[in-house]
Amino acid sequence: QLDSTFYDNTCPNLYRIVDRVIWSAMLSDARIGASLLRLHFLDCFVNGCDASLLLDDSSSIQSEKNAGPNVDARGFDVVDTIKTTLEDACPGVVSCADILALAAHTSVVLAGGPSWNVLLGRRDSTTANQAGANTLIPSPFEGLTNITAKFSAVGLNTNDLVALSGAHTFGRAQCRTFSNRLFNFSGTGNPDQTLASSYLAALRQRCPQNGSGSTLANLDFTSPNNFDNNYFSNLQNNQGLLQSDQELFSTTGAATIAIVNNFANNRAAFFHSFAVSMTNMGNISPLTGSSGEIRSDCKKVNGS
Ligand code: HEM
Ligand SMILES: [Ca+2]
Repeated sequence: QLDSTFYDNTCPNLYRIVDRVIWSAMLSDARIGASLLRLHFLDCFVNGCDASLLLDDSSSIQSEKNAGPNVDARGFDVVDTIKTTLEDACPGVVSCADILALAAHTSVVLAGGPSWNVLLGRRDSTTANQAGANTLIPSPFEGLTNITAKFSAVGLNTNDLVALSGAHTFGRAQCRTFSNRLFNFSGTGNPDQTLASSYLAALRQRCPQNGSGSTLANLDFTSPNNFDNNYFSNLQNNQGLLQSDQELFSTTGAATIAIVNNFANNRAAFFHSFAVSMTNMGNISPLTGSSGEIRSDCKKVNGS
């Protein structure tokens, strides 16, 4: 029951405002679009797309921001800037959950990716689910079977999994999220066999043993800031960064392989599927009608 025209009368400048804030943040931070897209994903997988992710710790809230998968998420300051600008233009109208959906869309478009009709009308939660964030969000170290199950738990299928993983066409990951592949993979004493040797050498240089786990690497080394389909040709070349990326192509017999090949060969097919799957993800159990509230500060429940 979400609707792309939801704010047409109540906040006609919505898109202009969101676009302007993100565009201006990009001038000093090429990574910000990727970070904002990731926030929408981290939100939607826990209690649906309800901005539960954005609530800070308080006497009644155990923040999802402090859950393992979320501790290094970034872009919250830009979400706050969008919110305060919108509160000036159309007070009390636009939900924080919809801001995350809109920011994800604008970020993809500004990086050269597809556009789609963003469905709107979500409302904001009054609770957070830190334990849920620790268990429901896929980890880069778990196998394809587990990750597929976590997508399925929120109503997303294998096509959605491969298409949405294509978000790793831009942005960065810290060494600690993939260094398990570089030296002693799963106790073998050898690196992950599905890592191309030249790429392995480059990653070992960037993330040496005993180096800092927080050093950043590009998720797509061929075009780190562009939203394109190189992510999928990287997988074909054994140049996926995360274990969970490479498994989409390297798991024997997996249904994901044919989808990776299709997206690698056909950018339009990837863009179309990505748009469809973003809509699917954005539809995960939204609060609508009189459920939840429109927060006036994305970090706090109203009246607290
Ligand atoms: C399939 C399961 C997924 C796993 C295991 C996964 C895991 C990760 C990890 C470990 C990072 C690096 C985090 C860090 O080092 O701080 C990352 C970054 C990122 N993820 Fe995912 N992710 C998944 C799905 C998704 C989805 C569905 C989206 C969005 C549609 C997404 C968008 C991003 C983006 C854009 C970044 C870069 C963020 C930045 O540069 O700030 N990921 N992901
Ligand atoms: Ca949520």
